[in-house]
Amino acid sequence: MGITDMQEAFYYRECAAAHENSPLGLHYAMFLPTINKQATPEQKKKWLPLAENYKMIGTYAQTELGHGTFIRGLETTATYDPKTKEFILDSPTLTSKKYWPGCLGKTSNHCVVMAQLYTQGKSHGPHMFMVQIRSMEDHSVLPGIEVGVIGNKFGYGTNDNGFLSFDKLRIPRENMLMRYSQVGRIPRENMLMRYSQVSRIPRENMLMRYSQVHEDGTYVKPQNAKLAYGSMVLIRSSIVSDAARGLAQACVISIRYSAVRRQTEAYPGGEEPQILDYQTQQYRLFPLLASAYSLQLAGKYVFNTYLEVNDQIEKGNLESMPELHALSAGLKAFSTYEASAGIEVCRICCGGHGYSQASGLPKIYVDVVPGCTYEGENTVMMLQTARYLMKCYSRAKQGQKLPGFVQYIGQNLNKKSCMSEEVALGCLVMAYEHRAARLVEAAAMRMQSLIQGGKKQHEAWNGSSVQLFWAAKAHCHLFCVKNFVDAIQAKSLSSKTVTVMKSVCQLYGVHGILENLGEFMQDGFFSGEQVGYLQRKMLALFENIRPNAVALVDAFDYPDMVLGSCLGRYDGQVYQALYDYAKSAPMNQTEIHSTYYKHLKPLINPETTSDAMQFAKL
Ligand SMILES: CCCCCCCCCCCCCCCCCCCC(=O)SCCNC(=O)CCNC(=O)[C@H](O)C(C)(C)COP(=O)(O)OP(=O)(O)OC[C@H]1O[C@@H](n2cnc3c(N)ncnc32)[C@H](O)[C@@H]1OP(=O)(O)O
Ligand SMILES: Cc1cc2nc3c(=O)[nH]c(=O)nc-3n(C[C@H](O)[C@H](O)[C@H](O)COP(=O)(O)OP(=O)(O)OC[C@H]3O[C@@H](n4cnc5c(N)ncnc54)[C@H](O)[C@@H]3O)c2cc1C
Repeated sequence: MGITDMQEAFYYRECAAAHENSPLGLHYAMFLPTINKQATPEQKKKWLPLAENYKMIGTYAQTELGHGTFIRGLETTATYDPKTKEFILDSPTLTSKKYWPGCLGKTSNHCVVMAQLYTQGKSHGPHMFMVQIRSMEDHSVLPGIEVGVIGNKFGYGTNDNGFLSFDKLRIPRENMLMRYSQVGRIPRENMLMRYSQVSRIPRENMLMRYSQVHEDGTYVKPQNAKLAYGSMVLIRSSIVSDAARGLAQACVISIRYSAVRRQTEAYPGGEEPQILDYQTQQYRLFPLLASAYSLQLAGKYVFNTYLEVNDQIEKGNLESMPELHALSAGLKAFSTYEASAGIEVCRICCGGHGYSQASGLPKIYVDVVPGCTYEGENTVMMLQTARYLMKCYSRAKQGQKLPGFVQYIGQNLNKKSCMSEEVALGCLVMAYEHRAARLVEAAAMRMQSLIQGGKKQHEAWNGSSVQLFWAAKAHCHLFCVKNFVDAIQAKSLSSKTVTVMKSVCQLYGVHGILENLGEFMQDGFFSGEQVGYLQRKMLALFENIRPNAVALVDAFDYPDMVLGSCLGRYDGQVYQALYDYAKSAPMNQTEIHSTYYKHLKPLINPETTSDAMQFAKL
């Protein structure tokens, strides 16, 4: 392809084969970035040219049969042998077998493996190792390795997710990805090269980060053990845009189809209206359209934040790691929850044709919904964000200034909404800030009361985790609303575009409140009258958005070949496309299907069935 930017390359492949989930998907999305971010300059010099030219095709093998979420619980071991300067990789138990990694079963010949590092009899936690699993000559599986596919899944049919286990496989010491932590002496040239690469960090950082070791396998600790989790943070930061893309495409299909489909006479003898004119169809689809715009903006923000923070990390400044982790984990969960649920609503809004593969919607759904699980199961990710919010809350209570986006935490909650008939964007943001601040405080109070009642920290955590989840979800929702409002207010859009986009932004905020009303009204922040303002505003916004609904989905500019949908075609020729799709079905290539003779004919015309068939009946 010759495209150097990996996100652009990803979107090019998505155009070339939309939602096909390439068998090289993990090679691009995780294997290459892991070498880029976790390998030393020496290792990058050796592996990157090979991997970039497909002389190494790899995946990211971390999850095991028994563990996916709890990385520190992974059982695969990598034990350093100082005599031979090798690591011995082993899968000591059934549950330690790697299980799920994409492109592992039949495609990859290498993988980066997350294993518990042991050296000098001590465990140092999960680290990454480069492992060749198949011959570069004939793709045969190498000795000491068992690998295969895990079988049919809910979707992802074109991805050979696999299993992998090791039987005391020896790999060279140089195969541990040692950018952030090492075992065995660091060659002098690496130090210099790394120094030149991070020439501006103070000397003490170099010592702290790259302190010398002996060749007896003494372990060098990284500046932060979570640096090894960097590839996951990268993908989480990318998944938000991916979820937004899936929801946007589903909106294009369902809203275009709703503008073509006519059903049920509006009044006796009247013509059948476009189903997009039904208020209930607007109630289901227009907030999803607004959500698609909101998540696209959020995806841009979080990926740009990832790039900025990663730059800092590579210069040795890890200060923003916690905030990036909290933002990427929470938004990954929030966006995939919202997009998965939304795509399913889009499918249902298309009636029977929505259930056909011809609609393109089932394929989008099974491509987006695993995002609720992979790269960090969503509930666990939300709780990681909640963990960060609890820390922010206690800092706020100590009078400390909070960074950027969490400044709302610890605010005075003794106030009422400013909401009026106009439903100003500022009042919407204030409502979401109040809700999130209140839920963060409620979760913190819950934990505090459990601890004061004698519970241990981990018991209080578990006993508060539903409220912690609510707080994290409200935090992410606030982020998306505020980010959308900031984009509208900052953008120098033409007056017409601003008017239309302001309505879309307003709908996103209003609908979110009405769908979570309990959380906004529990402390009397909103009066009943103000809720009435919001309900009337939502219905008015449907009317306001309706004339521009098709233009708003056309603006996503997805070509028909990417949508892969008879319902969402730009030319609106839905019925001809559906009929052509049906005619092209493989089963229609013969008038009578071969199974007639074996299964139906003996039932329908037993007397004329051939002797062989009679015999078959015996
Ligand atoms: C630039 C080029 C871009 C190219 C991209 C191309 C586009 C791609 C588009 C995307 C499309 C989709 C592609 C899909 C392909 C992916 C397929 C799926 C792959 C996988 O699923 S890989 C396996 C994923 N597995 C996971 O995510 C496991 C989840 N579990 C964890 O992350 C950890 O176990 C967990 C839950 C964080 C707990 O870790 P633990 O070590 O137990 O830590 P604690 O909870 O005890 O917390 C301690 C402390 O650490 C902080 N912490 C935790 N994680 C991080 C982190 N990642 N970064 C920073 N800090 C972290 C935590 O906050 C705690 O801090 P405290 O201060 O509170 O103590
Ligand atoms: C399509 C697909 C592709 C994948 N590709 C890869 C890949 O390329 N490489 C790879 O290494 N892995 C891959 N995975 C595996 C994926 O990363 C894991 O499935 C994911 O991390 C979840 O872990 P788990 O399956 O162990 O779920 P579990 O953690 O067992 O989750 C099960 C339930 O337990 C709950 N739970 C778990 N821990 C906690 C907790 N601390 N607090 C509260 N609730 C909790 C969860 O919320 C969830 O409801 C893939 C998975 C899928 C579906």
